Amino acid sequence: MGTAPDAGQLMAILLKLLNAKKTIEVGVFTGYSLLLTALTIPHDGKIIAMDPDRKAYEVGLPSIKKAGVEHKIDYIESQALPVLDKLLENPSNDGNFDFAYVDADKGNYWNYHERLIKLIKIGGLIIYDNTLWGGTVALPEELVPGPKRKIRQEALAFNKAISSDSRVEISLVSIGDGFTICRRTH
Ligand SMILES: C[S@@+](CC[C@H](N)C(=O)[O-])C[C@H]1O[C@@H](n2cnc3c(N)ncnc32)[C@H](O)[C@@H]1O
Repeated sequence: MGTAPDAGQLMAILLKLLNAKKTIEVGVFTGYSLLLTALTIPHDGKIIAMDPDRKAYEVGLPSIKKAGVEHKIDYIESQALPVLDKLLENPSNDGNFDFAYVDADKGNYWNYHERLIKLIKIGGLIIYDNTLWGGTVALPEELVPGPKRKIRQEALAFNKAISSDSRVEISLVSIGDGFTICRRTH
């Protein structure tokens, strides 16, 4: 997302169409998508953002402060799975979020999905980034450079699993590095 402004524009439009107020972000890095979300949701909106790399977040934090949107962000320095599990311990969080954006370790995307699908309201959206993994998901493995093969396999497994999940409707948009837009239907 950091290098794909077109993906950011799409995300901003979706956030506005949804009137999203409560969101979750998995994978913050220096906060490009976090700042975009914070600038887009209303003044009293909230983002629960999680990433174990606080140093990277602090690189972008001055821009977030300058934009006057820090009050919307609850940054949690942690791996995402324990944070999502903790949220799920409180039944009032079920279906309590409008939107989630996932841009972190690809091997955990399905684990994130199993948790986010309960936290997002029916009609809410989850966006998964990098689901085309540089186009490699459409190539035979022998044409993919060695270092990209593991994540290609993870992306393929996730794409297959989500495409047969009856709880959602999805659209894999060829923008940026591949955006899977996923709407909870029930
Ligand atoms: C591609 S960057 C995120 C970019 C960010 N969304 C943006 O738009 O600039 C991926 C981030 O995922 C984080 N990450 C990796 N494993 C994670 C995990 N298990 N839980 C949460 N975040 C994780 C990394 O620390 C890294 O900052």
